[in-house]
Amino acid sequence: MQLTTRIMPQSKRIALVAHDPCKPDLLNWAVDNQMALSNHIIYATGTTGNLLQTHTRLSVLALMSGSIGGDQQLGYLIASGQIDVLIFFWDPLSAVPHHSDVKALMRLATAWNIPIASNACSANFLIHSSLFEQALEITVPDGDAFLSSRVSHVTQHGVNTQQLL
Ligand SMILES: O=C(CO)COP(=O)(O)O
Repeated sequence: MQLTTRIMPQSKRIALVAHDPCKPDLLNWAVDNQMALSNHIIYATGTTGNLLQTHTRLSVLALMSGSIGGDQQLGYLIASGQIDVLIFFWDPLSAVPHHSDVKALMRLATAWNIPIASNACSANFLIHSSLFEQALEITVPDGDAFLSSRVSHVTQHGVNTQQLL
């Protein structure tokens, strides 16, 4: 895949998400790191975001609840370069009905080369990294080049575009 770069700003756009059994852990982590988080822009899925608004002094942009679209809203924001860090405390011990949305969110975060933390320890490593407080250039997929190469591949490999009309 062809790649390009984008600048991750000094003030990061951070997505905070937690499955229900992990919400207390995420809330405790957010309270412990409130000072550091307040320098950044916080997004969250709906329930997680409302709990963060109640239990911290952080300003939080709460999206839809994860299971009815919030995970996918975050996926869109990641793919459009509007989220820089994903902190997602997902539950390794129980299945959720919206597993496909969770998988898609993790997949897009990986594809778009943003850091992901899945528990308090990895979130601590992330937030205490010197990179966290500085602007940096990251490599990302080149969406326009990807689309052009897909169109020419499909055209060259015998798809009868007349049938598509
Ligand atoms: O389900 C979630 C992530 O998959 C989280 O959504 P809520 O924050 O609305 O509970």
